[in-house]
Amino acid sequence: MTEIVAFDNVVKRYPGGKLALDRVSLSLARGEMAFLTGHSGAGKSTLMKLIGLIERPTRGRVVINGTDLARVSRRQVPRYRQRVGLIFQNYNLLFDRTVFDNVALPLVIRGQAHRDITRRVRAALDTVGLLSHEKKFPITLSGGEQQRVGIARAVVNRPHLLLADEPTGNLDPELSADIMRLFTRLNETGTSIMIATHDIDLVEAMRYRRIVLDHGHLEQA
Ligand SMILES: Nc1ncnc2c1ncn2[C@@H]1O[C@H](COP(=O)(O)OP(=O)(O)OP(=O)(O)O)[C@@H](O)[C@H]1O
Repeated sequence: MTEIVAFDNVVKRYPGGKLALDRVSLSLARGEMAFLTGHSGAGKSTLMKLIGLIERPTRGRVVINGTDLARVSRRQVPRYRQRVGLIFQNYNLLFDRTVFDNVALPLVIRGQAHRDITRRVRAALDTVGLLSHEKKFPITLSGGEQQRVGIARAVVNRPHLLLADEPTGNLDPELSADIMRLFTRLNETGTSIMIATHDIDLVEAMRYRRIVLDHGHLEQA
């Protein structure tokens, strides 16, 4: 199996009738990195939420790493999410915990041994260049650093798929380029990555595949 993401004729209609995705079929190869673009409201976040099992499709099939998500029960969702790293624009950090504790959270939830947690959190912080900040609180960090804490937390479980929804939305061009370089490095070590973004300059500066949505339709894949 070479695909990490496969959508087959996926329709998502929200309660209230809004059609967010209309018969979308696409795939992401194992180890591939791609951008997901399109106007505001085109359906980018919805597509990501279906992969993260935050939403379920109205029709069609979503298969992630060989697992048909229709077969993942609500009880099994937390376990499924351990292998999918989710990164959001607003970072979702806990501000009353240190950087270390924020990154450790997925491992603590999983019941990992203390020694493993320390080793893996430090490795993740090293990857994003924040090892020296482990004892700090997120509030004392810049926006770019906070975003990197979010990325460290998303990769600490060594997910095979990383989803980033507008990861550079709040950052200036230089910090955005830093974050993109970080994704490139993670991709080079084998992680498959999908990045939803409005930042066309950034997309054009990098030679990755571009998946384009337009009013819920796949315009380019
Ligand atoms: N929970 C919801 N309930 C009803 N409609 C929704 C919901 N979430 C999204 N929508 C609608 O579905 C459509 C697609 O939204 P989505 O958030 O996926 O777009 P997007 O491309 O990510 O937009 P943006 O770039 O602004 O984040 C929009 O018209 C939106 O208003």
